Amino acid sequence: MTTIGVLAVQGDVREHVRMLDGLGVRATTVRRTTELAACDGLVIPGGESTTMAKLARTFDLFEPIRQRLKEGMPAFGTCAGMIMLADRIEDGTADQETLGGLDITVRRNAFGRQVDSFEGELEFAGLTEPVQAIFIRAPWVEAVGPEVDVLARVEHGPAAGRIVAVRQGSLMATSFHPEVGGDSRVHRQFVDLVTEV
Ligand SMILES: NC(=O)CC[C@H](N)C(=O)O
Repeated sequence: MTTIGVLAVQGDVREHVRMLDGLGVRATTVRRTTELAACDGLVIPGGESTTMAKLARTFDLFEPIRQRLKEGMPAFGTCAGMIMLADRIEDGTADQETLGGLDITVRRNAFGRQVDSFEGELEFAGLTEPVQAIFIRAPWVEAVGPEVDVLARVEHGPAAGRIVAVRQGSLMATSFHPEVGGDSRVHRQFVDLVTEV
């Protein structure tokens, strides 16, 4: 059975596990390298990316995850998880490390620090009906490399046109939180990606 791990050092781990459980895969939390080794794919949840990066180091997971990503393990990052998978950050703290893998530049807290959270409908590549996207102190994608597919953009308001979901090979990331609420279609895309590999 396909096993998908959720990096469980910080952030909204339970929501992802619940979502994946409903999609016919085995969902496990990942805090140790042995747990990582058992995974066919990895979700990096929302939370706080500087804390998550530091804790991933503390748990000795940082380099092992990087290694697995280099070897082609599929991964899906939401919000802080998107930041973790980005090759470049703007507005990061000076020493903020990322796992990298996605040829994108993200801007943290891009919608303004005072804009805590908001939601809106978005067209999402591969889905016929729009998704209800929940943004919580979210990043956006400032720039993408040539290998990156844009899956969704903000549709209305001052941030209209900003990229908020991407895919590059076996890596996916969203600025918003598809794990919150009952719509599992974005997770389904990731599960399909993991089972295709
Ligand atoms: N909801 C989230 O994951 C917020 C991300 C957070 N603002 C960060 O920079 O890491």
